[in-house]
Amino acid sequence: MGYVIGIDLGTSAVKALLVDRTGEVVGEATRAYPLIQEKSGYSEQNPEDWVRATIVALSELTENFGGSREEIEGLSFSGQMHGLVLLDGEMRVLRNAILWNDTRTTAQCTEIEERVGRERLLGITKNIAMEGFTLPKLLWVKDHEPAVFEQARMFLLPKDYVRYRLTGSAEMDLSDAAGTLLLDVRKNEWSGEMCRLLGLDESLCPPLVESQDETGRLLPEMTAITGLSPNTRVFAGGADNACGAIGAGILEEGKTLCSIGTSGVILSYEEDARKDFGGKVHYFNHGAPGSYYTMGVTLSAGHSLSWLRDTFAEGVYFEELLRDVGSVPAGSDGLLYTPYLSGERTPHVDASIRGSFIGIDASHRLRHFTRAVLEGITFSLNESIRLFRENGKTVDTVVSVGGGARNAPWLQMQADVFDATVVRLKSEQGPGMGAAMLAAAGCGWFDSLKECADVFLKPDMVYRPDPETVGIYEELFDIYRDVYPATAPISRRLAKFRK
Ligand SMILES: Nc1ncnc2c1ncn2[C@@H]1O[C@H](COP(=O)(O)OP(=O)(O)O)[C@@H](O)[C@H]1O
Ligand SMILES: O=C(CO)[C@@H](O)[C@H](O)COP(=O)(O)O
Repeated sequence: MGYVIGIDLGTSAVKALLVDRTGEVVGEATRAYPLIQEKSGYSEQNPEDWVRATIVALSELTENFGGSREEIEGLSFSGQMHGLVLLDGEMRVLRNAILWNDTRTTAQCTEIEERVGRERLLGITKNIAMEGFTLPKLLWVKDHEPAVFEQARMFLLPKDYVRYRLTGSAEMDLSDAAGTLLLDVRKNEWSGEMCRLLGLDESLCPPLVESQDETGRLLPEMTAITGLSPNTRVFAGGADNACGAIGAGILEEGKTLCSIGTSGVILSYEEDARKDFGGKVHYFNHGAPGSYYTMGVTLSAGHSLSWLRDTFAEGVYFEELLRDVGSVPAGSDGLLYTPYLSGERTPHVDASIRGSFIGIDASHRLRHFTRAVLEGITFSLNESIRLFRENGKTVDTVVSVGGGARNAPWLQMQADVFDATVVRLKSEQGPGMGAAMLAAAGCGWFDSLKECADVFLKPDMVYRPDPETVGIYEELFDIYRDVYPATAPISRRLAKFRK
């Protein structure tokens, strides 16, 4: 029997999956690492923590594996997107990585839009400048830490850095490169024009590869610590949302993904880069060669729920926290939550907006706040579904993956709010499974990712919208949409009081 490993370098933890030729997950290991938040809007991680956690997770996986290590034929990666890992000429990390949910770069986004021009920016990158992307972070370091920037010779994204440490070979795949805002998304090459206009040396950009490309073998010291074979083939991997899409079978037109991890994403397959959403949704290269996807992003989706738990129910498992949400009616007895804990991307590109609970009543208990948080996250994702529908896309079936697909009442809520059928797969580990599929296809087990998806991905549960609840949520969604314009000016005035 052959096996492959999918490594998902998430924001909260790294997860390694061991998958057999039928797509069955036969082993799993997770290691968490901390987030460093020195100021409001800042979000960093130490790349060394990712490397350590990945090595420990891989070692645990091989220790618990009954077979021979030679049977593990390949491994690949899925990674949190956009995070800037800055390296010197000796490939040493120069500072903590600045992550996708760090919103300190509003001034740099304005600079990009001014220097390049909105139309040209969309023409080259298919996206507008947003705080989370990598390019504004590079410019921020150049502006605020010139001594660090002067030493920089290359930048990588999180999973590329981990892969570099495992193999000694540095490159970036197209699906992740698209999220830097330096890629010419149609031509699949770094944009010399973007670099020139923003005063960046193109040599900072690493070599580009496809997600399925083989990028070397594990270094001897890595095989020694992880227990993996020197013959295990390593494939580049992709952005976590591209991998989440692969792992949910979003490989043809008309398929939609809802992925709730720390962030939340509504994603739709695009067969080419010809559509024009005017930058309202992200438009990136897919992990499947030659294809693309569009997506809307809620910055604090699962993060809202973990924030609620850590703040008001410390130490409680999510299963326990969510146990009573089914007993609270749709609408949480008049309590409404907006999930803007660290600003927002879709549909409001706004780094200064913050979250709110509206309608707090003396009768509300923790279960009401919990349900309101789930509803607020889901309403926020529904804004992206609405954008897709307004642009002519049909969204009738949504595959749900990630932490948000682990709870049945939340899955039913997604069906009722999205007014669409929601499908949960046998494994809800979308990005990790997508990474494993890239390795499986790379090893030649299948001719295409689509063929691999047909074998690996099995539906588990189907949730259909309940017409009565759909009506209730339509009314509540209208009220939810009024909260952003009403609270945006208040959030701006409060900004100077934040840490
Ligand atoms: N049993 C559960 N029920 C509902 N939500 C959950 C559950 N477990 C985790 N979550 C949510 O999923 C989030 C983590 O999702 P995951 O996909 O594992 O994270 P990452 O962003 O690190 O890739 C948590 O922050 C939490 O909000
Ligand atoms: O910034 C984005 C997408 O543009 C995020 O989706 C990150 O890629 C982080 O993902 P998770 O840790 O939530 O999976």
